[in-house]
Amino acid sequence: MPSTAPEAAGMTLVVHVAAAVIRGEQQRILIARRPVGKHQGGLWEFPGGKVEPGESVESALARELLEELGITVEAARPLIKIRHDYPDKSVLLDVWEVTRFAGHAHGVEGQPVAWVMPEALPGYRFPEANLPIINAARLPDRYLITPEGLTPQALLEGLARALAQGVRLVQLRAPGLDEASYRELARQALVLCQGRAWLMLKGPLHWQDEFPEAGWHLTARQLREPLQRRPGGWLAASCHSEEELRLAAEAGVDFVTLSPVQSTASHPGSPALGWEQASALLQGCRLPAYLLGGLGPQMLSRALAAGAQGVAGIRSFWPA
Ligand SMILES: Nc1nc2c([nH]c(=O)n2[C@H]2C[C@H](O)[C@@H](COP(=O)(O)OP(=O)(O)OP(=O)(O)O)O2)c(=O)[nH]1
Ligand SMILES: [Mg+2]
Repeated sequence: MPSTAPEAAGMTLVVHVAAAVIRGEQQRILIARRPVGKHQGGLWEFPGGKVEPGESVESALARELLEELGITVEAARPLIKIRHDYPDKSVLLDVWEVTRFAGHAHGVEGQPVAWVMPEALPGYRFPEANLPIINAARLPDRYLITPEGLTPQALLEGLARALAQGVRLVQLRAPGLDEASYRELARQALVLCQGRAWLMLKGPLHWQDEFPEAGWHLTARQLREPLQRRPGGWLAASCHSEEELRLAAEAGVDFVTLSPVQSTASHPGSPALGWEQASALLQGCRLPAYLLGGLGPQMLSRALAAGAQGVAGIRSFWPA
């Protein structure tokens, strides 16, 4: 889509910026240091620059990466879009993940560059708008939610198979279990996931102290309760509307699920958002968001094109 950068949004001029999360060996990501004296100078950034009038974001990305790093983009996909107002400037950071490139990446303009492990990104100082980009770069594109109606044993066996297949983010959902059984299951699941995948638990917030290594997935109702963010694991939330996405952003959660995109057997009563509305909601959302509801891994590219982090799924993601 041709851009009209800077584009007029009401009275504010929004500078459209194409930026890249470039993946290299061992999943390392390339970051560069912004020259002192430029806007946000001295801070680390994901390389990129302004989209010129009439230019597509993809062309701008390719041009900027050639100019700044001397590389040719061979494959890229949308990762996240962030609209941010600095006191002196408003930007739309249109971030793409570059999965393949040719050439040796180096600071063409003399800027320092570094290949860093995704886990190390939070240790670098980036501009204020970048936190959701860092989260998006660390998170996978699939989010497995465990199916209900299984015994704890069957859940653990399925989880072990899913991990063997490379699943890296799992929500332990077992609404049929009593509290004590769920907590016992959570302890065992955490052992299985250790060093291989992030496990997101559900339940009352005061349980969190019992599971310091776990992430927490809030219900939409919990988003409306007072919340104290603890350091450590991921914090996520289930959202179904613009209002819930806003509450999630205000609560400082790291990522969300947005559902239901399509109606499903697991939630037959909930009216589906449909793709059009889901995409519109994602446009206004600056957090990494997994689309959920009747979607399988085959819907991944459609979800990415709609602006999502990826796809979350229950049955379609559960190993046979
Ligand atoms: N490239 C990049 N820009 C970012 C990031 N985070 C962030 O807030 N920005 C802001 C800083 C700038 O105001 C704007 C990007 O502009 P830029 O200075 O890179 O643009 P450019 O490469 O076209 O530079 P120039 O030729 O205009 O000097 O977006 C980021 O991670 N990467
Ligand atoms: Mg630049």
